[in-house]
Amino acid sequence: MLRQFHKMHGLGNDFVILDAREEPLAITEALARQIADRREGIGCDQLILLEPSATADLRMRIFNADGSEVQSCGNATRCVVKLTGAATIETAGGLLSGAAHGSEVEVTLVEPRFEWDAIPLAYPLPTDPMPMGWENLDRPYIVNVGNPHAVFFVDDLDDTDVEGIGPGIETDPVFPERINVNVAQVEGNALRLQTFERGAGLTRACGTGACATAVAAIRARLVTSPVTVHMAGGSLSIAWAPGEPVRMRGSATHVFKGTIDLQ
Ligand SMILES: N[C@@H](CCC[C@H](N)C(=O)O)C(=O)O
Repeated sequence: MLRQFHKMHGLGNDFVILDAREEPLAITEALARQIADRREGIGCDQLILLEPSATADLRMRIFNADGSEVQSCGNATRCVVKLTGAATIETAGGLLSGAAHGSEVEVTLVEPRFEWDAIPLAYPLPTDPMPMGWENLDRPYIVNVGNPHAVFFVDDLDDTDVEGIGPGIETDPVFPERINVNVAQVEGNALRLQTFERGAGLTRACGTGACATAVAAIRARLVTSPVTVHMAGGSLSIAWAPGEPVRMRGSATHVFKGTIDLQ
């Protein structure tokens, strides 16, 4: 069965986008893994499946490169707004909205959650910060922005082996649904960030990671909103105030479209 796909990226966090709004498509964990494989498939950090929605312009389903289906993806949301013109997007992590502004896209995610059972953690613990550490990373701020994030602030990001330490934190039993691991350095009213993504590893940028990190930094009074978050693939502007959803603005890039044979 031949299906058209789009290859897009948000700051180097790359996606294969399949549109199943008119012709249904079943994605298994194995198929998601195969499409995401950079040698045996098309290659991407996340596979995005678009479906019809009863409550929004479309429904967006997100599969990590390891095949796991997850709740939210900030960079993919900007790409889908740019590709389809959708103003509202239903996800497993909540209802999102977005609009293009010139070459950039602004997206409104959900209101961040901080309660232990909304992250979720395995048992009740403070999340602001969490009284735990892994190697030289200590006391993360835990935030759910549709998907779960741990945010560590360090003095020098270049001194931290995020890729080395990420897997152990991602899969720690205290996080029963695993977690995205963010390590950030405050630079004036901006943040430098590296994210080890749940189910995808180190990516060049993570939209929800930038949102969770900005929210944690604003709550901890390390920065004030809006804040620029610099990542390996580029920068995002994040705005948030307590009691409100978090807003993110940045680029979205179409790379090519093609056809894949899904046996
Ligand atoms: N790259 C994303 C987040 C994708 C999902 C994440 N790995 C998870 O498992 O929650 C983004 O831009 O937000």
